Amino acid sequence: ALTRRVACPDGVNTATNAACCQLFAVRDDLQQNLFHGGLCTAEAHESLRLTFHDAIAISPALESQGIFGGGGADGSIAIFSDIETAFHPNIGLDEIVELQKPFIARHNLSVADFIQFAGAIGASNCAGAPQLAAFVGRVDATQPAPDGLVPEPFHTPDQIFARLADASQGEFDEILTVWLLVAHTVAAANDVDPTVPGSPFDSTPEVWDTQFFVEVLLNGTTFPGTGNNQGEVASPIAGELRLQSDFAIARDNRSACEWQSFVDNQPKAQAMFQFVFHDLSIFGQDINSLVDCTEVVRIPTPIERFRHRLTGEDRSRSRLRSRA
Ligand code: HEM
Ligand SMILES: [Ca+2]
Repeated sequence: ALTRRVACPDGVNTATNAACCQLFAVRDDLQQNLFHGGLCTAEAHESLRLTFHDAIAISPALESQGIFGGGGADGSIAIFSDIETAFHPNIGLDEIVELQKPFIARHNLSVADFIQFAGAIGASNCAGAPQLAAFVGRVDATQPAPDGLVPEPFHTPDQIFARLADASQGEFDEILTVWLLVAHTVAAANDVDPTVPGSPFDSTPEVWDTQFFVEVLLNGTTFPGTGNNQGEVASPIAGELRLQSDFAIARDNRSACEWQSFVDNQPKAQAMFQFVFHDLSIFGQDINSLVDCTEVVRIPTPIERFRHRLTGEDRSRSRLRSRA
């Protein structure tokens, strides 16, 4: 069936919904002026990390005790940046928040929409990435999230699984937690060991591939810098930094098989993260009042073809759990 498209006021683009028209200019501004013309470098990585740290700060468990539990993907991390970027797990995010603020000021999106959109555009610059969901219509925060809701690399799998289950009202179990960690294929740490900022989590931090899953399974022998930092364990490759949490989740008996299933499985590294990002990016928001503008996100350059395909189990899990 043909979908009727609307002509956008910019005279250039068309969209399936007029509400998406404004995103073309935001995308192009981000690409030119934040992402160096469309690269998968630190600003792209940090914009993707920021989506998680905004969205995960929501806790039905706190709400059930009568305590405000945060609003999820509500922009609070930027709106109340003085408060939230001072929380320990948000260390370093003050920089990307400050870099994004002028873009937020010159466009007309909610802060909540902007943060998730910038992460989706940043990821789209990484070869091999999935096309991530872009929605508009989120409602902005009126108060900061409380501290203590963002996972730390020194947390145990029990703590991380419990936190993600709480934030997602049971959707993100230990299997989907592994799916979320695909993001660490395009990642580096600046503050875990501040003596070696920019230490990547795999050997290909500018490519959305499955090397992260392989390399976290290898025997750890070395540290990129000083070692004995909180949340860091030995890595297998010179210059690479391994988080204790990634190490532990890769080996926990509840998640180890799922972790190994990503090795050399590029279709899975794309599809499963695409699925969990869609849901994470709207935590705390009502999907029925959002407009899906994913078409504005360019389809990332593919890497090579791979042997593996999704299993029936992968497909049914992501279908059954889909909220949309
Ligand atoms: C669930 C447990 C998680 C823990 C404990 C964790 C922890 C960390 C830590 C400690 C860093 C390094 C920060 C620094 O020192 O600069 C990092 C980086 C990053 N994380 Fe996670 N993370 C988790 C999940 C996620 C998820 C779900 C995403 C998805 C969006 C994500 C995306 C990233 C990205 C893209 C970076 C790289 C940032 C950069 O290169 O500057 N992480 N994470
Ligand atoms: Ca990689």
